Amino acid sequence: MSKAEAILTAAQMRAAEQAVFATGVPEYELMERAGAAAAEIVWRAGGKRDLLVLCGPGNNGGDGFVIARLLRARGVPVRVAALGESLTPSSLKARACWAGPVEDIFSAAPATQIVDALFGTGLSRGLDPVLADRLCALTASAGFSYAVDLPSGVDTDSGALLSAVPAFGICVALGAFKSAHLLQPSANCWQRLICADIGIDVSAATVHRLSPPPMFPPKPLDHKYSRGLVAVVGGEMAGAGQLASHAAAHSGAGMVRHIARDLVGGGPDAIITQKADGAGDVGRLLNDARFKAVLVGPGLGLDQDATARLEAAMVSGHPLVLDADALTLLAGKGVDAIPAGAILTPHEGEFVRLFGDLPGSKIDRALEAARRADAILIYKGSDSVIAAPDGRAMIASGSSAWLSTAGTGDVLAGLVAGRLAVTGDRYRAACEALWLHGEAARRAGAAFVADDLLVELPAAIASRL
Ligand SMILES: NC(=O)C1=CN([C@@H]2O[C@H](COP(=O)(O)OP(=O)(O)OC[C@H]3O[C@@H](n4cnc5c(N)ncnc54)[C@H](O)[C@@H]3O)[C@@H](O)[C@H]2O)[C@@H](O)CC1
Ligand SMILES: Nc1ncnc2c1ncn2[C@@H]1O[C@H](COP(=O)(O)OP(=O)(O)O)[C@@H](O)[C@H]1O
Ligand SMILES: [K+]
Repeated sequence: MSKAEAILTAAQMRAAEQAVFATGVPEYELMERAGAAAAEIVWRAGGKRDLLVLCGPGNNGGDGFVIARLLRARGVPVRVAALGESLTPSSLKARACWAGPVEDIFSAAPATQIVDALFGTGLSRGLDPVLADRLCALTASAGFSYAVDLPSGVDTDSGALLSAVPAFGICVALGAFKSAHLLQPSANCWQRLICADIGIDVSAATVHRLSPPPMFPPKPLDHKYSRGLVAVVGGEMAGAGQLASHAAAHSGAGMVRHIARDLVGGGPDAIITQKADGAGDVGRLLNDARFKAVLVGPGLGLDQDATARLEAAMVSGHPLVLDADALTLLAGKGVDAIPAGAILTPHEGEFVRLFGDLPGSKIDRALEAARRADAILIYKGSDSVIAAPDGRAMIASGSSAWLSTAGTGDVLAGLVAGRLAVTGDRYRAACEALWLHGEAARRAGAAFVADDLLVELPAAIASRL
């Protein structure tokens, strides 16, 4: 990945902060850095508009006092309203450095700008409803609103909203992204997300935000087989297999064979469609050592014939991408039935059918499932998580919600198979395919259908060469 942006849990963030303190940086110095970084963002966005800073009892509140002090020094009319006393050594110090009055949150007048520095990664339960309502009312009446680290009420690790959370203009993630910055529903609580560097070392992180991947053109001596031969095993619903084949064909792979149950026209003639009357034909057509990826699942069906076609793909020995009906068929057989080394692309329903109700955040669930299945997972949704059995994970957040239309999953599955054939690297293929999918959707604009993503793929790939 070109620019890996780390995503930490609350506990990992605390450990990373401790590592900074161990180098001799005092705790209060980190709070000054955090407050200064956030103050700069507020200054650039809101200038000298009047500002109300809401400060909680912990270090998030301490950041708030630093922000208030620094912006006041720049001539911003700043007021501070606190929720009781400050309780941590650093927040006490930050409060002592604030020369102005401290108002009560429930009686403070609204302002044009509001900073929420009530709670951050230390939040352990939802805000009292009266406080949450007050935060929502003050934020809604402000023209400019900023959440320091996280909006108060958001659970850092899961992204759950533990109490009512208002919509913010900007969320300033301090030091590193936390899971809630990328996961739903919390990732929908602001218009802009900015990560402020405060000198935290995140090099050991294993979970990252998906960034635009570097991709490479074919080499001069490449030919269609060296660039990757893909098979898409279709079934009952021919259109799904077609969509997946077309996506694979536009992914950079050298050749795509669509092993279909029924022959239907349409689509690029470059795709070789082969009719397979049953699982025997599928097995025979897959008997070619040059296949670098086999996709099965889109439109496969759930009957005996579908089961047999799936088995033929699974015994072929080729690298597998399993989607849609293939996942549903396997779910009935338990996790042990999932072939090790495959790439699985479940949506929420398929995930639960396969792995049950696993605990933890979507990242935790994806990682546990990848470990149990010994597979790469793309756990889809508006916050798609790629997880590997070795503990690596990647989150794609902010994709176009217009993707919530039939067939876009088939396109993604085809892209995964295509990139797997090109790269031979399952994790990399999953990352490249998911990024291309999101980028194609961005380029397609609004109200597109899955087919419209296909024409955007060449330009999306070209943008990464
Ligand atoms: N550790 C550090 O030195 C740094 C921490 N920073 C800031 O500190 C934050 C974390 O600070 P804290 O660990 O003090 O935690 P918070 O300031 O998020 O919360 C403070 C305390 O509030 C209490 N609490 C939790 N939920 C509550 C609720 N719903 N109602 C009432 N009380 C509740 C808890 O006892 C918690 O410890 C980060 O998000 C970041 O903003 C930054 O200043 C950077 C440096
Ligand atoms: N609200 C949304 N925002 C962003 N992406 C979405 C949203 N809803 C669905 N998607 C994406 O669209 C695709 C839908 O896949 P899937 O549910 O398998 O659909 P289908 O089976 O119809 O192809 C997935 O890649 C998913 O991540
Ligand atoms: K906050």
